[in-house]
Amino acid sequence: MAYLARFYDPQDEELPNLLARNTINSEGLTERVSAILAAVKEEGDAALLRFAKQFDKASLSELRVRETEILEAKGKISDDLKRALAVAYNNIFSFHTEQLPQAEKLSVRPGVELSRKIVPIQRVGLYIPGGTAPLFSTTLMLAIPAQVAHCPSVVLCTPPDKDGNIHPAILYAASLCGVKEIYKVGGAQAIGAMAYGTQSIKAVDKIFGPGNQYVTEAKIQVSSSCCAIDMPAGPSEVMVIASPASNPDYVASDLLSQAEHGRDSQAMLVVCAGEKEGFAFLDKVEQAIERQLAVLGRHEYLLASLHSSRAFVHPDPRRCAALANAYAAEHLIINMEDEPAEKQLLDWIVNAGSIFLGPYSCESAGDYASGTNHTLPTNGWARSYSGVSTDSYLKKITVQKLSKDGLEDLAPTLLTMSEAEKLTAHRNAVAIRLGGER
Ligand SMILES: NC(=O)c1ccc[n+]([C@@H]2O[C@H](COP(=O)([O-])OP(=O)(O)OC[C@H]3O[C@@H](n4cnc5c(N)ncnc54)[C@H](O)[C@@H]3O)[C@@H](O)[C@H]2O)c1
Ligand SMILES: N[C@H](CO)Cc1c[nH]c[nH+]1
Ligand SMILES: [Zn+2]
Repeated sequence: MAYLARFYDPQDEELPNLLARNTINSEGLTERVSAILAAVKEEGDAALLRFAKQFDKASLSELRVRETEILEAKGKISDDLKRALAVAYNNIFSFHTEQLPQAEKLSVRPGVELSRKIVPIQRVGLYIPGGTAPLFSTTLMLAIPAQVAHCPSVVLCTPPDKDGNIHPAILYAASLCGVKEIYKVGGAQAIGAMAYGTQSIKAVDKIFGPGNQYVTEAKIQVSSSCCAIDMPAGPSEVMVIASPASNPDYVASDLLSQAEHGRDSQAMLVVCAGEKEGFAFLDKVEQAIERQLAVLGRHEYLLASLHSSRAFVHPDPRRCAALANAYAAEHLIINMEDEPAEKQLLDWIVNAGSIFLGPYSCESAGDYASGTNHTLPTNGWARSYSGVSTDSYLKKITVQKLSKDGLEDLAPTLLTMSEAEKLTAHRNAVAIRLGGER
């Protein structure tokens, strides 16, 4: 049985169709999400409680997680998981600390001093997905950079299970990062709550975090009216560029590791080879997928997302890089078993959320613990957005101080430009300081 539809030498005009994302159930999505957001704006907490019942099957009496629940979480997870979280925490913390920018300072000419003041965003909202799996790793990915950036106020929303509880590992990871304000709210309604504010949840300045199509659509909608977002970080996707020398088991495992996220995940494979050799390698990958599926869970997600996954074969590595750039994958794995070829491909790649190089850089490493952030742009947004980093939590405010001499020196330029724009009040603000008109 072939899981991946295969294409040799795809032509440019076919690419929009062949590289299209796997959107499921997306008809009417915009309207459904805007109705949820409108209800949250209008009714506040009452709408959140109603949606928790409707979508999460949870009857809640209160939205905020109590401090005792956070403290008890520590006793509910294994020591092994605590140790693993500590390793992940340290690697993520180190790499995100390294990302802290330096404030620039420059005197462009005598008497004209310019600088940038770097400040943390004051109140940030973190969304942790919890629909098909409680993604406690995402808690580290979002809360550590907030901690490194010293954001003074951090709120976290995540969907409750049907008993009204949050997975203890999410609560434990949050407490490792000093996050105490946690609400049992998921989906588009959580995004509405953080954007507009409700009786219990104070509005935030920026929302971070991945989620399914409802969450992502809600983030896009609120970002056009009242609240900044990190980026559209929707259903997970991976593209692997391999060669016939690559290990087919490794390639299959990477494709499956993303396909298992949800029905709308997508796994794409590009084999850099001639048709015969490339298709023979694809046969080996298919056999590896078959073998691995037999021992994996989550078949309902794996099979659904494999259904819209594809494999391409092309002998020209430049064309393989062009396919990757056209797809702009959230994750791009370059595993050619040939370091110079991998390096060459890396040089040509301009669109990807995060790149994994060589046979041992499985995406799971970045998903959990190597230290890079796993909150990344999907659906082609890697053409223009970067993934979450420490920078995402910081603002840079420009500051300037001109002395009287500095203003005098710049005045002819300012007067000429303001006159040419016919903005006489602008001109006057310069002239008045130099003894000119009022
Ligand atoms: N891009 C990234 O950086 C990144 C990182 C991690 C995870 N992800 C993705 O995040 C997603 C997590 O999705 P999830 O579903 O498991 O969790 P989720 O928390 O994003 O969504 C669950 C919520 O969706 C809402 N919902 C479910 N069905 C609905 C319906 N019919 N109408 C309206 N709302 C509905 C409910 O409120 C529910 O609480 C996956 O697609 C995964 O691939 C992406
Ligand atoms: N691959 C996801 C980002 O698309 C992140 C994740 C969390 N847990 C496992 N994987
Ligand atoms: Zn993953």
